[in-house]
Amino acid sequence: MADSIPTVDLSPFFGEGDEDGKKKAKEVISQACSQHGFFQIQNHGVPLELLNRALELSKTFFGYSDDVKRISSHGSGAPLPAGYNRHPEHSPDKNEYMLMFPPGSGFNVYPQNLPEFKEVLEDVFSHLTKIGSLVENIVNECLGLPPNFLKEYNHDRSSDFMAALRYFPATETENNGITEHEDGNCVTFVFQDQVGGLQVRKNSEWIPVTPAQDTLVVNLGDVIQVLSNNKFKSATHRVVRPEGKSRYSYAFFYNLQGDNWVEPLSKFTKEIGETPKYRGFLYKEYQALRMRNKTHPPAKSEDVIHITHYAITS
Ligand SMILES: O=C(O)CCC(=O)C(=O)O
Ligand SMILES: [Fe+2]
Repeated sequence: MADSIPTVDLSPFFGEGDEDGKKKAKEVISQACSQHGFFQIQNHGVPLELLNRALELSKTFFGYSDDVKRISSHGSGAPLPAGYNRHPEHSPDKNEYMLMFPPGSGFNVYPQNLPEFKEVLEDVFSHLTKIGSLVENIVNECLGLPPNFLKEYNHDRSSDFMAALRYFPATETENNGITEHEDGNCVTFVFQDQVGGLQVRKNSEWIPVTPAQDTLVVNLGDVIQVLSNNKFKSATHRVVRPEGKSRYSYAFFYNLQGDNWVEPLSKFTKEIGETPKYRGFLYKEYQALRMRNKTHPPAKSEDVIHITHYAITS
């Protein structure tokens, strides 16, 4: 099927040898990244029981009353408010979520009455951080960058974050869960329950990312698109809410520390005689602009800041 999201077996990357398996996996990943920036991974090393337990626990947590759920750490200095959050009533994004930063970062808040949630979230976070590093390394190779280039460029893990999400059932009149967008970071990992609703855009078509128990969804973010001067795409995606039931998912953002400078690398510009498609920027400035989109949504949708804000149009 031409229009489905490829699933890649990562097992060759967990052992020595199997160069052929690695090569094939990288070919599929390179193609997916240059077309739309989305693929799925299998045999990624995160135990299935852990992922399922995380989904069960978030379901339990979101089922609590608002009084119990409303734990958050506004004003603690975290880049985003950790803990429980819900979009304001007028927002088109109809979901609630629980946000966390790296275990031990000091920003995190957890429900007192569900101690296992903290344990499981921290365990999932650590696993996904490892997968983040592995996939970043594979992307590094797919882009033909010097060994460990991205690892060294993006060595600070303090800005990674994860959200447990619950999307409310669609109503008769609307079903938007998350409006179409690209992620700003490097690489995002999603695991979802069996309900479905995540979609990725390829050209003008929306392709459903069909849930599969043992897979993680991977999508590239704006940082990789800019560094590669559009060779690899930041995936445009959205969530459509199902009717009659809630959808639960987790999104893990393998991020970039805010003081990093982001600009097209010379490998994709000077060295091949291409002009840069973006001007350089400090990552935290872009993050602040994206944050403003959320806290002070512009009246016109064309005024929402995307990575095109830094695009050089000749
Ligand atoms: O819940 C999902 O499947 C995707 C979430 C997402 O796209 C995001 O949080 O940026
Ligand atoms: Fe996203």
